[in-house]
Amino acid sequence: MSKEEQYDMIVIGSGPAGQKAAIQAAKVGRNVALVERSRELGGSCVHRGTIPSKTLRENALRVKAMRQSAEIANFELPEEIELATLISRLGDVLDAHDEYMRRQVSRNNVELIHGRAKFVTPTQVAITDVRGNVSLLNSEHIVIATGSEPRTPSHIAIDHEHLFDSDSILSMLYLPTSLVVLGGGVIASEYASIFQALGVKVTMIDKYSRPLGFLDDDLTDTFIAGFEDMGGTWMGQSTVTNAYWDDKKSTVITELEDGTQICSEKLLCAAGRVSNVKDLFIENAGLEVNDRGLINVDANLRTSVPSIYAAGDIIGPPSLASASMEQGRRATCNALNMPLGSMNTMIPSGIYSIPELSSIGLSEVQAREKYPQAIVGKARFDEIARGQISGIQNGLLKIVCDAQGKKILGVMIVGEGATELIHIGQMAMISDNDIDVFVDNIFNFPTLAEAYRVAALSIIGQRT
Ligand SMILES: Cc1cc2nc3c(=O)[nH]c(=O)nc-3n(C[C@H](O)[C@H](O)[C@H](O)COP(=O)(O)OP(=O)(O)OC[C@H]3O[C@@H](n4cnc5c(N)ncnc54)[C@H](O)[C@@H]3O)c2cc1C
Ligand SMILES: NC(=O)c1ccc[n+]([C@@H]2O[C@H](COP(=O)([O-])OP(=O)(O)OC[C@H]3O[C@@H](n4cnc5c(N)ncnc54)[C@H](O)[C@@H]3O)[C@@H](O)[C@H]2O)c1
Repeated sequence: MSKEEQYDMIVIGSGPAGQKAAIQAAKVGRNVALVERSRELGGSCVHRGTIPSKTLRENALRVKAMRQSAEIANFELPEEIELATLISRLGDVLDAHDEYMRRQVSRNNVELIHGRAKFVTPTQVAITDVRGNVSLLNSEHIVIATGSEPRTPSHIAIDHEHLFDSDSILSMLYLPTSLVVLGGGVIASEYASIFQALGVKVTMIDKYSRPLGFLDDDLTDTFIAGFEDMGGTWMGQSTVTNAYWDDKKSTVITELEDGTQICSEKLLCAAGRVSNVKDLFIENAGLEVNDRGLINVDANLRTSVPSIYAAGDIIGPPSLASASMEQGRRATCNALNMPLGSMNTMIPSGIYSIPELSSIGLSEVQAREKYPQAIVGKARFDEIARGQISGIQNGLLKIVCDAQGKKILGVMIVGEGATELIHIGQMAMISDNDIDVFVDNIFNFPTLAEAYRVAALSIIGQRT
């Protein structure tokens, strides 16, 4: 017979969205169940996404820095280096994060339930644990935070041994000599440039003419130049028709529409992500997915069923850990009638490629659609004292303003430090400061933040 329990709130999924949803409910004294199908807490952010990729990147940056002084050190990584060596700190980072999360969950009296959740009714969820035992949880408030998984195009024969997706790529035993990366999105750009910096011969292939199409061309040009300077190959406007492991030739073959064949030791497919909805039987709750496979929510993160809220990747863009955490917290507050008002839609994007990229607000292209006379100011890092001191090449900060050269519409940055620097622009925009704020106030010197001042002065100089 199934065990049956009653909770004030049930949260499904322990990624950034679910974790913050559950903790928020517990903080206001509610009896919460946090359901997670995996043994580990933290979702793809902790175990397969954000944290592992950024940990590998730290080592790639170190290797790149040593290569840059190769005239002195003649630095090369040993052949057949185990990938585990390059993410050696990852185990420590993950253990620390897991323990922090477990302690937080337990000291807040959140009940952690390991098992796969599926809806029985809008207010009842059945949990099947690894032994096949089923328990029934009931609540008037349910938050769905089951995240996403890699999308696998049918013509790419992912085997997790030679052809990988972004969930399995870090399970490679050795650093390969060559890697084809399919896609020109965020995951593709991050991993392509990280592996190239580690000395892998990377070929990045996408059907579009440039990667990261939501950024302005001058930023993506800088990214491509940096990637190609390290020895990578960017192949835009190329459609992949087939990719598979050829056992006889012991190589991965990637076939393009124009007949080209590319051989590589390994392949990473980064063709977007799909929401984790199929095991949930949401139809039993009276819910359905939209034409993109996502769960629709209103501005308060409420689904079409009033007692059910959803947060994180399951509701679609921006599909970021940063946004998911706040969505999770807000979903709980709204469900428990603690309204917070709507979330600021101005969310920065940070791309941890090499070089790094970050943006907030409108791009120049988007701004010109609305304001054809928009004014743009730029500052190159190699013209900023801190950039020269630190030997930072390939850096650019760009501010887009209205036609009067006053209101800041957007900021885009490429170059080391971009993901931190962007918050200066973000705070100026949120506070509705004019561009003059960067000139009327003194920043530390020498810092890369000086780029804001240089770009702002350029805009002020263009005012009519
Ligand atoms: C390679 C990579 C790099 C990334 N880098 C960044 C970055 O630098 N910055 C950033 O902000 N974002 C980054 N992201 C995005 C970020 O990881 C996601 O936006 C974030 O993890 C989404 O959080 P979530 O809580 O919605 O879902 P997830 O983190 O996917 O967690 C969902 C959880 O739900 C569980 N679950 C699913 N179905 C069930 C079920 N039926 N029953 C019980 N449990 C279930 C899963 O096991 C999982 O633990 C990256 C993603 C990837 C793949
Ligand atoms: N630093 C960060 O914040 C960060 C890092 C990694 C991932 N993420 C999140 O993870 C999400 C997923 O990343 P992603 O790079 O996989 O997705 P994406 O949407 O950025 O890129 C998908 C890529 O797949 C290609 N593609 C789409 N449909 C295809 C098809 N039918 N066949 C072949 N190729 C196809 C596209 O051309 C594109 O290049 C992102 O939306 C992002 O929000 C964030």
